[in-house]
Amino acid sequence: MKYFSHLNTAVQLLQQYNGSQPFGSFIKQFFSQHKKYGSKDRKNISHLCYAFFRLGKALPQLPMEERILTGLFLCSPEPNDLLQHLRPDWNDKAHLPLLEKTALVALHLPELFPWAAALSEGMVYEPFCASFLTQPDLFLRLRPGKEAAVKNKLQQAGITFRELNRSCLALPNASKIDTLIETDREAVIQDYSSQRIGELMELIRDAARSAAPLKVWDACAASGGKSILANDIFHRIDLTVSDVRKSILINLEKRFATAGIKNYHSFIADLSAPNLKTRNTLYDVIITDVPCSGSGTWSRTPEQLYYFDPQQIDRYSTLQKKIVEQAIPHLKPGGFLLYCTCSVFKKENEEVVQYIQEQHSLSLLKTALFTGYDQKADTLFGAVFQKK
Ligand SMILES: C[S@@+](CC[C@H](N)C(=O)[O-])C[C@H]1O[C@@H](n2cnc3c(N)ncnc32)[C@H](O)[C@@H]1O
Repeated sequence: MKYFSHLNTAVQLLQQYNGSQPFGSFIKQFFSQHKKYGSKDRKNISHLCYAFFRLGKALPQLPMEERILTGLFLCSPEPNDLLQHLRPDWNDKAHLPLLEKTALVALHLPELFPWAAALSEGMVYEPFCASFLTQPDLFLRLRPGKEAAVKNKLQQAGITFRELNRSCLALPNASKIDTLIETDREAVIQDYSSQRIGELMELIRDAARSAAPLKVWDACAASGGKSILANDIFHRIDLTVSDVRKSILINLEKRFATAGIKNYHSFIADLSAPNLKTRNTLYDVIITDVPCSGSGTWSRTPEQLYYFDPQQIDRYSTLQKKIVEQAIPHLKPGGFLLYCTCSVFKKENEEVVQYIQEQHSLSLLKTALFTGYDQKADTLFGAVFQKK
């Protein structure tokens, strides 16, 4: 009985939600106003809502309840209680290969994400579409010198993990680590592909071969994920951070304090506006981790896939070009630009790279697409340029 009431609540929530805020915040607010739901109820209701979003643009004609159950079936790699009670006939088939399951519900996988032609070079379409049906893992980046201590703590607490490399661990998404590990001091919660942007930073560090601290400007710093990575990779760094949002720089300040980053400059700046007022200085390295569609991270936030309007791709591409346009004059001759996005669209990736090459005297040293759909991770794109 309670399973059907979970389904009804999920329908009500989906009817009220309009995509204007992250669904995670929306449902959290709902549960804080409706205390009657216990943790198991919250988990089931939330799972049903996310199953609905995970179908992306597919099966729009289905009634909401039917679409939730179809999503639940496709997102269930094995039989489970929820499916057993809500669609027992499908529960027996939960373990079937995905393509058999999609055939059973008359879904053609590409309908989930119907923009194959817009994808960056190197994206493999079918596995990418299939990845929306699985919640990605939780990834930790172990800070230098803290690797053994963090692994020990996890092992002692009985938390299982996959080790992707010396400093990257993948944990089941629901792992409770907040009271176990000192986040940002010992380990940063950072997606695997986002961590791999560090490979491009290593390339810059090795090419720069500087004995003096590198002057680095993280121009779209948000709460500092790439800055903390840069701090750990460049060793000797004279760091400047900026963002258009003051509130996010307050978060960065707190994270930096925990991460032990003390000497840095910080300012608020809109890099899309002409006549940018900034520090009167030139940088060895500028990081532009630009605002983007976020399409490489939609397995974590499938509501964004569900509500996505493809016209936004052009809007982002224009904004990205404006931002790099404002940043590049602040590079020293011989300095490096690291451009990155968490987008899978070529207009935000290759097209901006081409624009930078056409408009500026920068040499392209490397581009990389870090695909995460085969690792339960996000997809990120990065490019490194050097100013002549
Ligand atoms: C992808 S996020 C950066 C993530 C961050 N580098 C990290 O690793 O955690 C992009 C950031 O760009 C900022 N942004 C958006 N428009 C901007 C603009 N016009 N000028 C400067 N920053 C902007 C956003 O506020 C957001 O924090």
